Amino acid sequence: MAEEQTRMNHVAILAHPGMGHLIPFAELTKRLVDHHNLSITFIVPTISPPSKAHKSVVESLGGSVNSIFLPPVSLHDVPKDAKVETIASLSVLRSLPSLREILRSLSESSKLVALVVDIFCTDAFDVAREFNVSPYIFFPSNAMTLSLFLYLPELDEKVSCEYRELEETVKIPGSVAIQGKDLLDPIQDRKNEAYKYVLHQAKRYRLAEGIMVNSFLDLEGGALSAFREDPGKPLVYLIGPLVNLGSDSDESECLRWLHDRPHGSVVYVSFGSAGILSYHQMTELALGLEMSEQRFLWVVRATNDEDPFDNLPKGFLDRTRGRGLVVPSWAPQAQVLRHGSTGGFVTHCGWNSTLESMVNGVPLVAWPLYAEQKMNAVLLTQEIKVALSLKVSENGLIGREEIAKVVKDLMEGEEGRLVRNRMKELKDSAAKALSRDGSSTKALPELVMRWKK
Ligand SMILES: O=c1ccn([C@@H]2O[C@H](COP(=O)(O)OP(=O)(O)O[C@H]3O[C@H](CO)[C@@H](O)[C@H](O)[C@H]3O)[C@@H](O)[C@H]2O)c(=O)[nH]1
Repeated sequence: MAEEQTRMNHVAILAHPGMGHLIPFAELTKRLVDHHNLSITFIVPTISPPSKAHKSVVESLGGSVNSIFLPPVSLHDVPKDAKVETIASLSVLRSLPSLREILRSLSESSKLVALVVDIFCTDAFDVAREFNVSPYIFFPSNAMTLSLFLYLPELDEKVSCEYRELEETVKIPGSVAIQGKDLLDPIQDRKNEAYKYVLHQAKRYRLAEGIMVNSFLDLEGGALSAFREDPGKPLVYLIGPLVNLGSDSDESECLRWLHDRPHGSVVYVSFGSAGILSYHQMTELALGLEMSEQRFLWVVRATNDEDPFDNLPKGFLDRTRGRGLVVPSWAPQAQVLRHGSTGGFVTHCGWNSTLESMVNGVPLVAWPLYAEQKMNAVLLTQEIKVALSLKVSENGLIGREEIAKVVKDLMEGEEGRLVRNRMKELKDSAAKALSRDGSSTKALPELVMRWKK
């Protein structure tokens, strides 16, 4: 076995430790091992010891993948309010010495052909070059956001004000026009360090020999054509949807609860791996779900030192018992979305959540919070039309009446019927992309061939 592995082409993968990144990177790894006969070392930089959830994603890769959590680096000198993009970029920069040792040992013991890195990990390209290893990116979001990254250095030179102050929409090549205020959250304050790091990463994207994107042709063919028109850009491959399908053996409380509800009757409400609503917004959401008279399954989360149930309105759990289930912090989302009783999803528009909903044909209500989620919401509500949008009131909150109206519409209304039908079509397109002769199934071997040459 060991001898066989040394003869195989070997790929090192460097994934950011956020769950929204680890999950799709793990799916990519499984596909490369199972379908393309590559051996993989899966590397994760850290700033603290990995949690149980992180470990379980990495363990799901099985014994044939060499998985390594890099030793935690210190960020004691970084301000407490630093944004996640700053932290992610710095944690990679400071992990380069340990990454170098791993790549050195891999290049001595195997045929190391590529280093595939995550969104904010392009500083690792310098180490790849030292060992003559080709640099690649796997972009776990969509082609529209990748297009913004590739366009950002030009936009940065053209625009001198804050993007949110722009009167005209921004035309991201190959994508729907976006208002400046809806662009990626960390570029909204150009004086913040996070902007500097996003721009730094974006400039280095052109150093990649290829970029894989978790999207598919029928969904974002326009963006792909735009990439191909620009000869200076790296080769882009749409290889998705790569989603976690969960395991059938999970029998948590929420799945048992779903078994007893009618087909397509439950709205699932969740804001990804880290989304937290303010106390007042949680109250509006709770009362809105109650007023909608729909069945719901809601994952509530609060900051570390709070019990999320403490933030629910008085009597809410009693009044909605039977019709609604509230679970703290985490649900087996892949199984929830696959469950026949789930008929709608109120989502923060994280790209994994979006794709997981698409492959199951579950229509959406878009409730973007941060990162690229407002851009995703524009794509989903205006371009692809698989999501209904929510109006924010003047006080900055989404009110209970609005929530009740839109959730009810998603499940029972006429506008909801249109997005439900469109989502069913997209479910078929997603399955087609991954079928034997599908566009994504064909794209990945094109890239693997380059590695094996
Ligand atoms: O209770 C939960 C909550 C989340 N998940 C899973 O965790 C992942 C969450 O990913 P995503 O929906 O993309 O949200 P984030 O964790 O917020 O992801 C970050 O990374 C994504 C990929 O780059 C971006 O699209 C998002 O905006 C960014 O916030 C998904 O696989 C979910 O199924 C669960 O299993 N149970």
